Amino acid sequence: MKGRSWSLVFRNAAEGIVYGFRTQRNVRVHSGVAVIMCSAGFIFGISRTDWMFLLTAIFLVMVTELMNTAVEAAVDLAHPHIHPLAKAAKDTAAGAVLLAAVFAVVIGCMVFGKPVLNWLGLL
Ligand SMILES: Nc1ncnc2c1ncn2[C@@H]1O[C@H](COP(=O)(O)OP(=O)(O)OP(=O)(O)O)[C@@H](O)[C@H]1O
Repeated sequence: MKGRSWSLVFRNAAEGIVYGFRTQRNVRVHSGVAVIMCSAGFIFGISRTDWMFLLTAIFLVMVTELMNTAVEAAVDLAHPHIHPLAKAAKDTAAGAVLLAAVFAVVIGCMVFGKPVLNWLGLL
C-alpha cells in the first residue's frame, strides 16, 4: 500500500513484533535470554566492545526469529498442504535462526567466560 503515514508504518511493524512474541514460544524464550544477558552485562560491567558484540548477537537472533515467523505464516497461507518446497522454505528459515543462536552462544561464552570464572574464583 502506497502513501502510508510513518506512524502507520511503525504501528504495523510493532504489530508484527507483538504477533511474533504472542504466537512463538521461541521468540519469548529468546527475549527472556536477551534480558538475562543484558542484566549480566550491567552486573559484570562489560566493555563497550563487548556490548557491541552482545547486542549484535541478540538482535541477530530476534531478527531471524521474526523472519522465521514471517516465512512460516507466508508458507502456511500460500500452501497449507505438504510440499517439499514448503519444507525447504521453513527448514531454511529455521536454519537461519539456528546459525544466529550458535553465534549468540559463542559471543556469550567469549564475553562472559572470563568474568564468570573470575566471579566463581576459578581464575
Ligand atoms: N507444508 C509443509 N510441507 C512440508 N513440510 C512441512 C510443512 N510445514 C511444515 N513442515 C515441516 O515441519 C517443520 C515444522 O513446521 P511448523 O510449521 O510446525 O513450524 P514450527 O514447528 O511451528 O516451528 P517453530 O517452532 O519455529 O514455530 C518444518 O521445519 C518442516 O520441516
